[in-house]
Order: sequence, then C-alpha cells, then structure tokens
Amino acid sequence: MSLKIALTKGRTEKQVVPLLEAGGIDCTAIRNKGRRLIFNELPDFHFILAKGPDVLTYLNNGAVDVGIVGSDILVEQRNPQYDMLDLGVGKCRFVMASTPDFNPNQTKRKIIATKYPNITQDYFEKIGEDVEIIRIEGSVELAPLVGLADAIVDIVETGTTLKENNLRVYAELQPVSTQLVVNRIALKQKRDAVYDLIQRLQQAKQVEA
Ligand SMILES: Nc1ncnc2c1ncn2[C@@H]1O[C@H](COP(=O)(O)OP(=O)(O)OP(=O)(O)O)[C@@H](O)[C@H]1O
Ligand SMILES: O=P(O)(O)OC[C@H]1O[C@H](OP(=O)(O)OP(=O)(O)O)[C@H](O)[C@@H]1O
Repeated sequence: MSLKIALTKGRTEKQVVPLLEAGGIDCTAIRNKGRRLIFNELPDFHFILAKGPDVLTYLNNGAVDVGIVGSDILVEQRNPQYDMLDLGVGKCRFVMASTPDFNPNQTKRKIIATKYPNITQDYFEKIGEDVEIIRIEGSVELAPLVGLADAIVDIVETGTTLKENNLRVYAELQPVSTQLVVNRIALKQKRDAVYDLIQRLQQAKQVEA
C-alpha cells in the first residue's frame, strides 16, 4: 500500500524535493512536472501538489496520509493533526512591520493588514491590545504605504521586501518552518510506511545540514 503525500507547491516544493531525493525518493517526475499535479509512478510514495491551505484540507479529509506544509499555515488554520517532523527548511519568521514614522504606542486603535488574521489576532490578544484586522491576499507590504493600515503582520525571510519598501520591524512574533504532518488514521493504518518516510527525511536532514 503506497503512502499518499500532499506537498505544498511553489517555494516549499523547491526546498523539499532535494530533501526527498537525499532520502532516496526519486523525484524526477516532480522535477519534470509541467502542469501535472499527481505523481503515482513510484510504488511506495504517491504525491500530489497543492496550495498550502489545501494540503491540510486533503489531509484532514483523509484524501492523503501525509502533508508537507509551512508551520505558518498549520498555526493559522489551528490544525488538529499531529506535527511529526520539522524539516528544517522554509525557515522564516512572523513580524509586525510598518513605516519609519509608525508609533507602536499610538493611542488610536491600530489597523493591521495581514494574510494571517488568526496569528495576528492571537498575537495582539496575548499582548492585551485590541486591533482591527484587514485580510489581504498578498503583497501585504503595500498596506501601510498607501494608508490602508497602520502596520502589517507578515513573513520575513531575508528582509529584502521590507527594505526595498522602506518598512521596519517593530515586533518579532514567531518562527516558521516546513513541517511534515500525518493524518491520525494513516498513523495507525500505515504506521510502518509513515515511520519509514520520517526516518528517510531525518537522515536526509542530517546529510543536508
Ligand atoms: N519569504 C519566504 N521565505 C521562506 N519561506 C517562505 C517565504 N514566504 C513563504 N514561505 C513559506 O513557504 C510557504 C509557501 O509559500 P509560497 O510563497 O510558495 O506560497 P504562497 O504564500 O501561497 O504564495 P503564492 O500565492 O504566491 O503561491 C509558506 O506557507 C511559508 O511556509
Ligand atoms: O524577507 P523576504 O526574503 O523579502 O521575504 C518576504 C516576502 O516573502 C513572502 O511573500 P511572497 O513572495 O510569498 O509573495 P506574496 O506577498 O504575494 O505572498 C512574504 O509575504 C514577504 O512579502
């Protein structure tokens, strides 16, 4: 019985394919994928490529056994699945950022733009501040520049996007990295296959490190 794996396409896919290969899993088909989304040619591992939030939908509904997805998405979706392995790639962090003239101690209720409303809500609740949150789909850095929001909560990796848009970090929220998560039923029914995959990736992580 093969293990069904949903891999987040895009940035995550690019970083995880070399790890899978270092773990002895042939990813030639994924590397030459064209517009294909399903890869069933290996006997032991079947892959699908999906958007991050959809990886969890496939996993939670049992359409796949394993998901490979950023912890940003796991935390934002308050996902009930087990986190099984931090793959040590896709490393970045959540920050609050804004223009140089932003005053984090302003008395007026802040407007915060973000692609991650739950993470933003939880952060401001934790520090005891009531804010208005506006959900943005991408290029969130625009929001404080055009006066839509006082600040943003977003992912930073190199800091280039913030720098090139003249934005500054005002608070560090939490780290992000790519995780391997397993469907609860698959963990019981395909235990050996799941642990075989985890072992391969753990070894690959050590080789790559
Ligand atoms: N700048 C970054 N550096 C490192 N990892 C990142 C960065 N931005 C996002 N990630 C991680 O990679 C995952 C996928 O990001 P990616 O940009 O490929 O997809 P996306 O955010 O859905 O964007 P798009 O809508 O452009 O496909 C995110 O969920 C996060 O875990
Ligand atoms: O610190 P950096 O290395 O510059 O990376 C940070 C940028 O990467 C992500 O955006 P992405 O490329 O996913 O595009 P998006 O804004 O459309 O989500 C994130 O939302 C930042 O904009």
